[in-house]
Amino acid sequence: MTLSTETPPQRVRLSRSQATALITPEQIAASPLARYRTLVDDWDAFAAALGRPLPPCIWANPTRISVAELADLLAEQGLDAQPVPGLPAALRLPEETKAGRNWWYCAGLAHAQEEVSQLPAMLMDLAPGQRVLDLCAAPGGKTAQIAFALGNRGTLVANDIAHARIKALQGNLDRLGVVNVTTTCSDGANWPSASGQFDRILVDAPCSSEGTLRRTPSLLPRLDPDSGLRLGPRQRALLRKAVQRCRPGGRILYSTCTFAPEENELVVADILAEHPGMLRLVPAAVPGFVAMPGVTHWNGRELPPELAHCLRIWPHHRDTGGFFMAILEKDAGCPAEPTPEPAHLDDTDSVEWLAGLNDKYGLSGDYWTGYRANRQTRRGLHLMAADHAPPAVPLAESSGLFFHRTNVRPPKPSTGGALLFGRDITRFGVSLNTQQRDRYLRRETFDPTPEQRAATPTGQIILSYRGHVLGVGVLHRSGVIESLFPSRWSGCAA
Ligand SMILES: C[S@@+](CC[C@H](N)C(=O)[O-])C[C@H]1O[C@@H](n2cnc3c(N)ncnc32)[C@H](O)[C@@H]1O
Repeated sequence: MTLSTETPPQRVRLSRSQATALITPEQIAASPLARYRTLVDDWDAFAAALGRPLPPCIWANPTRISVAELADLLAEQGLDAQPVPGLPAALRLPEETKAGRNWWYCAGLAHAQEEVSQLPAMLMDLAPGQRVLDLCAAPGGKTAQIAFALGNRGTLVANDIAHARIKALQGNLDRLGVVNVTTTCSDGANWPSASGQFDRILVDAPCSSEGTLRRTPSLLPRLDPDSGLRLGPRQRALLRKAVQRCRPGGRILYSTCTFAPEENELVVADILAEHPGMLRLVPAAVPGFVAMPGVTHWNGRELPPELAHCLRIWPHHRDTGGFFMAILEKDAGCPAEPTPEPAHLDDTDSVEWLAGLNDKYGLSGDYWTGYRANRQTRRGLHLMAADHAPPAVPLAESSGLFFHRTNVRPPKPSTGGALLFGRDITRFGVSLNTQQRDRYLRRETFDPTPEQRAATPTGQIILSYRGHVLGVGVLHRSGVIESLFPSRWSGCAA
């Protein structure tokens, strides 16, 4: 793709109310985005698309429900969910839908993620058995997709520099039942070599986020034509580290949600130039998705023609956000490092606790085959895939899913734990009706029906709705059911 130099950047001034309202083509034309006029094939369509709200999109959790079943369930609820060409697990929802406020979201049947954000995991050529690093992972939509592409087995390390964002990431992984992820909190640019090499690395880099304007119109007045100067060094440092930690023959996916060539092709071109003969750009394409090649000339700088192998998604082509991706492959002849010894995990008392859960909830004796339980905190046990091997460095925030709280009487499965094994219990399970479901998710106390009361012993119970587990509660001797649904998840009430 050949481009000429751009028009001089300008700052647009909008009041707060103007900024949160829908963006007009005139505002786009007066913003720093005007410098992309020479890149965009249809400027009017581009500017008009940025003024429309982004259609919400979800993907079905493959460990809990098929896309067709999820679409049927949404249809019964009056939601017209449409398949998305090119994204087999995705459903596009009607405009005003707040996915996270629905019971099926709390039950971990789906995850909300922009269509374009679902592409990196698809392009990473993932397969079970690979050791994978997600260097800038929070809040974890792509981490969860990668985890499932690996079969919820093996080792995926999800890192982010922001501790609070890792908490959000962990919440998403727990809700979805992901057991093959270790989270770490460190500067990805200084990621330690002692962690070993990885078959696949995702660098979903911090960027100026211009491509998310449809979701966050208030960004417009803050767009900065010099974002590349500010963010470029960090983006290069992260990508450089990924090259160092990639296994020979392995792949790195670099992605951003910005249009700025300074944060996209220019970063990739510099990293290619720094590693002569070591990296090749793999042509990127998504069947069923309209995308444009990477730019090869920008602002007077000519880039190697192979930069066209990158992929640019413009919002007006498929009514999406904007996105950029580049796939880098490391030469198979580069020196390989042995995989380091994994971290030591304490599983001394896990067998007794798992047996206790089997007894209480009537799970089969071999139920936990394929899992490994261990103690990472005094609060209780984590559960991970049996072959999950977290690196010893950097220090993990958490490995697997916190699933059983053992420092309370009686011990209590976490909501994430209940969501994981609750569908297989044969005792202490209660199936709720619609009113009870909503009261449970609002953390209210409610009465069981006479049939539920007669069929269930008092004590801790696992509650479900239409065969899908919602979480843990207590049936008290007084006859009421107390909700133990976590307060931080309670926005899910239908
Ligand atoms: C585009 S977001 C990642 C989105 C995420 N991959 C997802 O799909 O949910 C970029 C992330 O990079 C993180 N970040 C910024 N600088 C970083 C650094 N030096 N090392 C690691 N993470 C960093 C930010 O905290 C932010 O969460």
